[in-house]
Amino acid sequence: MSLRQIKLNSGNFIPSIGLGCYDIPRSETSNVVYEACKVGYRHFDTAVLYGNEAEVANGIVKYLKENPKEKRSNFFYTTKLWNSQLGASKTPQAIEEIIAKSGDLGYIDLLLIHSPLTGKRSRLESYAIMQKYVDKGLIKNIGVSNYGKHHIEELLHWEHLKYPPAVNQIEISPWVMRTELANWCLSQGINVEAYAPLTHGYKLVETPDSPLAKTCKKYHKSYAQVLIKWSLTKGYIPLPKTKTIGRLAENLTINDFELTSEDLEELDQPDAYEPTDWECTDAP
Ligand SMILES: NC(=O)C1=CN([C@@H]2O[C@H](COP(=O)(O)OP(=O)(O)OC[C@H]3O[C@@H](n4cnc5c(N)ncnc54)[C@H](OP(=O)(O)O)[C@@H]3O)[C@@H](O)[C@H]2O)C=CC1
Ligand SMILES: O=C1Nc2ccccc2C1=O
Repeated sequence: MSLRQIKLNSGNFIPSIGLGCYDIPRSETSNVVYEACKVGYRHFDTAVLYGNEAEVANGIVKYLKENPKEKRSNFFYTTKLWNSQLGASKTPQAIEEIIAKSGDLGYIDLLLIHSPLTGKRSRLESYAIMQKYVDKGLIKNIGVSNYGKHHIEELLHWEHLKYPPAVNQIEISPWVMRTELANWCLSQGINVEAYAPLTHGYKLVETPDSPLAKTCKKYHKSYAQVLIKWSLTKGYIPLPKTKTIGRLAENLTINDFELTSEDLEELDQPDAYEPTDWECTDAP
């Protein structure tokens, strides 16, 4: 299974689906990531918060070592600075630790500010330092997560902006569509990564008469496959998580059907607002 590549505003490419690595137990992470590489995953999403960065990197490195014809440049490793690491006094050491944990990967493909919650000053101080690491070649792309339009505008209007955010990673599924924010990001050339595209599992339970169930039946696809396809069809980069090796391939098997505009109309829940965890796009 090969994944489409999406061009970022940095000129670099990102595989269209990433494996979400939140909540994969640390002891299982290297193996899940290694098995994911075997079935075609080339993009991995972790964070300082998840406590498994080194294990994610190790899984990729193990696969690369066993497959010398595969290039490091075809793999995409994302991690995120946690709130407590923002600000001029904390971010340099935090980034050094992040780079150390990436081990033999040698560089970070994408570093995000995990949330805007810490306020304007520390957001911009950290972004300035992230830009310096892009100049050093140790981070290839930088971006943000859980940012609302006003947070991104703050960056776009900032006099020291050198590298606009390549992505905004936000929660998106049919039950938390954020159409206006997502379309605005795309209109600014900022790609949208959809986190919790499988609703953290909450909507994966059997609901025989639901629009999701009907669409799955129509295409002989699973709930997870239709939700991942929904996200891709909207133009987003979904980050489905599974720690179950038997589900990895299923979640990439989405190239053998297309959702029509009628299907999307059925699946869309524009009036729903059901985030699975935190909400910070509206933070000051
Ligand atoms: N920037 C941010 O603030 C946030 C970022 N994220 C990112 O997004 C990723 C995905 O979000 P997350 O909350 O983990 O949840 P997801 O929406 O990806 O859902 C994961 C759940 O779906 C289950 N699942 C996966 N595939 C299948 C399948 N084929 N059939 C049945 N069940 C399945 C998983 O079970 P199992 O694992 O047991 O197989 C797990 O319970 C995170 O891992 C993280 O990388 C998420 C939240 C916030
Ligand atoms: O994946 C994540 N799950 C979360 C739950 C709460 C706060 C942040 C996150 C993540 O980044």
